[in-house]
Amino acid sequence: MKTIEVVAAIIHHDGKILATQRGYGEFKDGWEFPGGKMEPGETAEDAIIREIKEELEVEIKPEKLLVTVDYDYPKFHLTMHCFISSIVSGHILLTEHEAAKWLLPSELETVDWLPADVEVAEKLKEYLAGKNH
Ligand SMILES: Nc1nc2c([nH]c(=O)n2[C@@H]2O[C@H](COP(=O)(O)OP(=O)(O)OP(=O)(O)O)[C@@H](O)[C@H]2O)c(=O)[nH]1
Repeated sequence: MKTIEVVAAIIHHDGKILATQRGYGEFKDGWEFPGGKMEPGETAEDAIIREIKEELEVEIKPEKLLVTVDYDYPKFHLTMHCFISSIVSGHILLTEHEAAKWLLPSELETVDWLPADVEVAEKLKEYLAGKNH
């Protein structure tokens, strides 16, 4: 099975986390962390900065790799590097997604995540809970 390597940004602002809804393709309407496929020769950090500029028109700073998830979809294997990130400049404009929501940590389970993201949302919740202690 082919593997695709993806980067995703867990963007935080004012204690909330950005979730975006896919506007096209096989997983249309599913919720995800914005991002996309790495390109040859790119580091994961370069890739996530590039993807977020393309999709949301903001500049981000990847601060911490929260988790790399591996997930078997029926047609491909996904390896996805998820970076906790902050916004450095710009205002969010959705160029590809159909919707976005800022979620409190307690609201992370309220959206219908893509299958691979369920584990990411759980890890994120644990991480954010730990930071409050
Ligand atoms: N961006 C993103 N992709 C995810 C997440 N979870 C998940 O399973 N995926 C899957 O990872 C793949 C990422 O592809 P993409 O379509 O976002 O990437 P891209 O913008 O580079 O691709 P494209 O230009 O070919 O459409 C898709 O199959 C998508 O369903 C997630 O949280 N964020």
